[in-house]
Amino acid sequence: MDAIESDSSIPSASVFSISRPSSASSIHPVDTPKDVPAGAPSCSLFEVRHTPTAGRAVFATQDIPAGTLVWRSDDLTLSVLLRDYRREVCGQCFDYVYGRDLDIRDKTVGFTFCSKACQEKWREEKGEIGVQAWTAVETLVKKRSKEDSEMVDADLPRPKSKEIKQAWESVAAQAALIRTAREGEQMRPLGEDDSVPVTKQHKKAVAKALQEPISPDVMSFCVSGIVWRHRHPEDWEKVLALANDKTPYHNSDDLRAFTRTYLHLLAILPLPLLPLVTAEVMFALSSRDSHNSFGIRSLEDDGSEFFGYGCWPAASYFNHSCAPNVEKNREDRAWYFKAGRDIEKGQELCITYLSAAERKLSRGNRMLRLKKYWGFDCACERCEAL
Ligand SMILES: C[S@@+](CC[C@H](N)C(=O)[O-])C[C@H]1O[C@@H](n2cnc3c(N)ncnc32)[C@H](O)[C@@H]1O
Repeated sequence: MDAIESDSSIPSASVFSISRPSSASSIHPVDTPKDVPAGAPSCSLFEVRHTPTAGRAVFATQDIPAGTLVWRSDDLTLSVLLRDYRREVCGQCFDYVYGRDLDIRDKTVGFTFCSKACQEKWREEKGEIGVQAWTAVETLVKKRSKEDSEMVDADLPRPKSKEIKQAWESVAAQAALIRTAREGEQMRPLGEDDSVPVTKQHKKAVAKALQEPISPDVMSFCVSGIVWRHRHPEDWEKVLALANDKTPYHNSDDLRAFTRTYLHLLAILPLPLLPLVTAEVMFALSSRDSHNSFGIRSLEDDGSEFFGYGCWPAASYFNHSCAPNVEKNREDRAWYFKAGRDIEKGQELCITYLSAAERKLSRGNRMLRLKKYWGFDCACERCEAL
């Protein structure tokens, strides 16, 4: 089987909005990391430091007046637009006009765009291999009805590391057969062909994988990450540097959706991407996405429509508080972080990981959500004050 990271855990697409500020003014002693992590935000207004209980966090290095723009993140890595919103939300800038279908439909790749410019930009960013990859996915998804429900029951238990490891090991032999079958497609000069001969067994492994139920949104998550990594190999360490969730799958069905998707992608993606289609890469994407992705929501109605999610590494260093001192707002593909009130030198800069609706919940319910989806006990000033 493909080896899994030694700390082993695999992926789960986060379908929950980000935001969860920690205590707005930290009373904890903090240490400035000796090495600033790759991809961490850097600015004269703040610095990233370690905290005793909340990992790394962002602290003001000077007084910051209310309204100051403290950070802008346009470092989007992978992103997922749920299939249900693909006709209404621009694949490039995430523009959305109250549910109206957008004009430019690119059927080969399964995205719509608000303008020709966005369509061109999208294709340019994905590159030729990326466009081929999305075309292959769209062809497979269209051929099949959506057999898998992607709505996961959040009350089922999250698979632990052992179950995750076993699940990935259980598909390793089939993955190896599919890889060999695909590598057999490669043309090599006579005399230099040392590839393993492709037999019926290899072909059967491909056919069997393609008969398995598909999970289109899980597939989008994986393809988005793999294509991004292919295009930006030098930025991979920015993703690896993010907080790591070792048990990122919502439940056993979610885990199985990822292992099946792994086999699907081995069977259909363009050959140059196959070296990146590994259990390690698939797991790394999920384990970093899980506690770091931001929800991509409508800009009106308090963000009531949830279109998908994406990972902006630099933005992921801000901790959560239920009484945040930094407001985050999305414009197209970038997040803007603005001081919501005057912030004193030394205070922690916090955003909220809760959606507008979740912010209105009682302390107990907010804490439950943060624990369940973000894995921590909130001790922010709003929660502590009660
Ligand atoms: C988006 S990351 C924030 C950066 C993270 N602290 C790091 O070291 O990379 C979210 C994770 O940070 C931690 N975190 C964020 N806010 C927190 C808080 N108020 N209290 C405790 N942990 C918090 C949790 O582990 C959470 O899953």
